Amino acid sequence: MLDILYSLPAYAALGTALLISTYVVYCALLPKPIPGIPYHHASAARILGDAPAMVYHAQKHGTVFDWMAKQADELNSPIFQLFLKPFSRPSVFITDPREAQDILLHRTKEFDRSQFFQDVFGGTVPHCHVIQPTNDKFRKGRRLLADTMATPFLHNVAAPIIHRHALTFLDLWRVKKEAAAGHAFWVADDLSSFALDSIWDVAFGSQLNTLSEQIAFLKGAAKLDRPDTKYDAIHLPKPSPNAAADSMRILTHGLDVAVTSPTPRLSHWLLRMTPSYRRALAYKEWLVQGRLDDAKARLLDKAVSSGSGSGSGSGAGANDDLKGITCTTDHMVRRESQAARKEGRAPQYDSRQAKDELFGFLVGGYDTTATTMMWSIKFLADHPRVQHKLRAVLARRFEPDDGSEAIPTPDQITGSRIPYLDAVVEEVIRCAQTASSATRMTLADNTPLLGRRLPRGVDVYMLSNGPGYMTANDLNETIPESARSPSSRESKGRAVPAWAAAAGEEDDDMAAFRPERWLKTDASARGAEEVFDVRAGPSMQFGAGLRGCFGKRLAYLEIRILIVVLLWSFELQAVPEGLRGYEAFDSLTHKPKKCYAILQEPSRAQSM
Ligand code: HEM
Repeated sequence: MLDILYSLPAYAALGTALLISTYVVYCALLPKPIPGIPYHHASAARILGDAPAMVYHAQKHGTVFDWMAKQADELNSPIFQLFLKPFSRPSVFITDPREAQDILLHRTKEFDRSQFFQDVFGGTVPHCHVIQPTNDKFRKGRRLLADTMATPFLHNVAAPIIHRHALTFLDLWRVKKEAAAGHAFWVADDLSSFALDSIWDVAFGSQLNTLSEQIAFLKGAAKLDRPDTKYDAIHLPKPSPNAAADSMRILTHGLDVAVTSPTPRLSHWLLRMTPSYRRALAYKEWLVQGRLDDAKARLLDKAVSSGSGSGSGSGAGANDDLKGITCTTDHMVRRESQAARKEGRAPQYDSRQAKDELFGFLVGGYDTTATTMMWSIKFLADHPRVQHKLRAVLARRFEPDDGSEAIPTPDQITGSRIPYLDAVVEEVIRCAQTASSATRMTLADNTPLLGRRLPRGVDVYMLSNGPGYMTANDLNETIPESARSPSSRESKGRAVPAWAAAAGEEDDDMAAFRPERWLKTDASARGAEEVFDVRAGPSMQFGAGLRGCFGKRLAYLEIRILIVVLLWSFELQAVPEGLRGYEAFDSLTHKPKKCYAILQEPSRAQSM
């Protein structure tokens, strides 16, 4: 018997069985393409799929979303699949603006919040509506924040706050301009600080002071070393962040870790185990609780003594409803008080969800807006024509009669219709590419998409940085009408049109920064008025529909205020060649690698 066991045929049989089982396991681990959707065949033959190619690109260039958009050209299709995560379903990508709009606006029963969002935000704000499918928990979260994006709150509460921080930002830049003496200096962190101080104040009604601490630090700094040549940037020192800002930095960095990892949940879990993260989390918890307590003490006592907050006729958005409201936390507390009375239950002001909603508001609105503002500085500096034209328009609108040069007030900025300002803001947002896609997950098997069928649970990325948005639309034009969804076909006539060529040009250079693309002449108005046309062409930086960006209106407000006060106070000069360029790196957002400024006094005479 033993002889048989140790014989050659037995070894051969064992070896063959081992080989076959290894091969079976190997095949089982290989990516499983969704039938009918183009993909790289070489990637399907690798357990790691497309991940090595993507990681290679990311290491070489720092970006991934441009690589994704390039795959549309390589596979010559407006729909394709990539195998990004080992042992997982492929992700599907589409480039067509019209079909993307259709999914986001009309096909909400077939597509919902994606796995991608859960991967990125799940570790940081697990109870925030951001990661929920469109369910009761989502609706409850949204209700808590309701009204913070309504005009009364934005104009009467948020705008003065942002304007105040914008003035402090100008103070910082005045100090830096003096210290830089004509040299370029790094500005990305200043814009981050402005965005953080502003959103913190809007969210919590308290001061983070990162800008003012920098001003004090720079004023007290020893003599600075100037660079040898005018081609180099000056290094301006900055203080270490205060404890609150530092905890924010650590927690928001967690989102970058998740978004850039092929195993986001594991990477974020490991990060959460580190002492620095735990300390930051504990500090944040303490801060948020403190702000909630403060809001309760101010609002609820008042509500009782004044008899308001009864929940009847809350008049969402009415000015009366803003009495005593200084920030988002206040709004949340009032909302919960009203909801609890109406539903006859005890209020849950400090629930896990309430805290995550507040923090989600903050993280959702901080890095995104900061990044867009970083790009705005670059676009404006590189396009002096746009800068001068906008400054002239602003001067005509806001210059006080007394000849003083008082900076426009928040009321003036929010209360004025200025088509060229709207066009510049819109073009900054379009070209910044801060968020290069919207994602949704299929809810059922056999979900139709551009003539193919998708299984349940597939993440669909709707890219907004490639064909139709920033490069020629040819690929999308190959889509037969019959392949589109019924709702897409139905809304054909109402869809946002493809970008048209500029006057005198044959093709539209969609990658070019050209605010005029958002303007049209309204022939019906007296004197054929120039108006802003938000539907001039495709741009999708905020997603769309029910699950589109919640904070879009706040983001517009912040960017608008910054651009007005900045151009009013400074001229942004072109920086030396070596400090220019549009190279970027992708983390949570798509950030510029080089972000410098050289400041000068604006010449209003020249602008006029
Ligand atoms: C330029 C700035 C911003 C950009 C580019 C941006 C971009 C986006 C995008 C692409 C989405 C996903 C949309 C979709 O899937 O359809 C999103 C969602 C979201 N954003 Fe923004 N955002 C910005 C500013 C803000 C601000 C200021 C806030 C809050 C104060 C905010 C809060 C949110 C929230 C809560 C969601 C999740 C919405 C949901 O799940 O239903 N964002 N944002």
